[in-house]
Amino acid sequence: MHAVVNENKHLGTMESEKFAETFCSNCWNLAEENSKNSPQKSIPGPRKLPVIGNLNQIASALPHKTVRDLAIKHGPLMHLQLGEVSTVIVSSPEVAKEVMKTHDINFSYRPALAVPKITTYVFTNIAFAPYGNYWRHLQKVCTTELLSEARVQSFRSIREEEVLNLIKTINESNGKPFNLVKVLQLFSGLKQQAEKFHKENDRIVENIIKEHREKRARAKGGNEEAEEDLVDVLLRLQEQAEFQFEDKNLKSVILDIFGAGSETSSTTVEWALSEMMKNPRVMREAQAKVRRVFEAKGNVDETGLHELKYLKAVIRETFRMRPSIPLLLPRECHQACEINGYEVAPKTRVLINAWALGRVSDYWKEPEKFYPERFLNSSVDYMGTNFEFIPFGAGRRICPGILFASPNL
Ligand code: HEM
Repeated sequence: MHAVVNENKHLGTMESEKFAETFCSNCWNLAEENSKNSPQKSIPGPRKLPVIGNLNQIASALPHKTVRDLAIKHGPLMHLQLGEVSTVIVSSPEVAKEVMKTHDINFSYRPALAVPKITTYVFTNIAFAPYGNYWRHLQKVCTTELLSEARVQSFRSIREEEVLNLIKTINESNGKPFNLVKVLQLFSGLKQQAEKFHKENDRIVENIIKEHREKRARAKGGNEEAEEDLVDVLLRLQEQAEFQFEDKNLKSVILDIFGAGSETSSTTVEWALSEMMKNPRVMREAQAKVRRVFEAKGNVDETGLHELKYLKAVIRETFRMRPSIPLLLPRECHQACEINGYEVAPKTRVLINAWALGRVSDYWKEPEKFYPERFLNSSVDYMGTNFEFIPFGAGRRICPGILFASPNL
């Protein structure tokens, strides 16, 4: 296949290769020695300028890489002052485990950020809802209703149809260069960046709700077969009135699910293809395995997915090297607590560098190499228990869409 993918992706690899093999527990030992020599007991970090603090040091196209490089010097728990915001960066699996397992509840809060405040109808979605009863309720709805295994299965025929359409479109290019990113943008959905996008999103989602309400009313009248999609499930829950769920909450959750679920998946597919194009051996191997499973059938469907062990390893390796949300979603420390021997103050923003965790050489042999085989006979997975590999996060705020994302990818 000839595919043209985003050039920025290659830039990421070339830049990061400079640090191959330099990132392991020895770095932390050295960093800890440095901090012991310093008279202060506060969390180590680079020197701060008045007013802006460390903002100038992290302004870059690849902040996850910049903060990883700073962490090599300052340690796996590093303090940055980002303007007014006191922030800590977590860069080792051990410290990530302390934050997301030992002190999970204390770090299950999200900071009240300015842009999400606009785009989430004041934090009424799942991703930015403050930790508490409302979030717990939505989270339960996700696991039991919206994003359950049964619901994922119910969309199987839609996924299969989309895959066939995509293959057909690629086929029609007759071997000529083909811009897959452009096609994948169809799935990328709504970009929530600012007020004007929010207004447009609001209009679109209101229409979606209206259409669904009309469809449900017709179905109740007995004229149509009622097949539930995600919006129908939310409308049903609203009708059942089990908890306060106004239209703005409904819109917020719909946008959350479309936003959280589409861009993350399409970025991962783009990265997987980029990496395979740079590693033709892996591409050939993956193609051969897919052909072997589906050749007799003549088309790709989900019945053979469990046989595609190599493709699954390619996806894992992509997640390791190219997590689509490299610094996960920000957390906030609720009450003062001790992490890695240092006190973290309430309201401190906490960023976990999942991108860096996937490259710690104590856990990963030749971490800069795209080598799916490392996952073939390995029990390491992304369900949030192996803290060196957390592309979906971990703990209470782990991505509830994992089951949904896997068959899509
Ligand atoms: C490749 C696919 C995906 C990746 C890599 C991904 C990754 C993530 C990450 C890193 C978080 C933050 C976790 C944390 O704070 O520890 C998250 C949260 C979330 N994801 Fe995903 N996600 C994906 C697909 C999906 C899908 C398909 C859906 C829904 C259909 C979804 C819905 C959500 C929601 C609602 C949250 C917020 C959870 C909360 O704050 O309680 N994601 N995701």
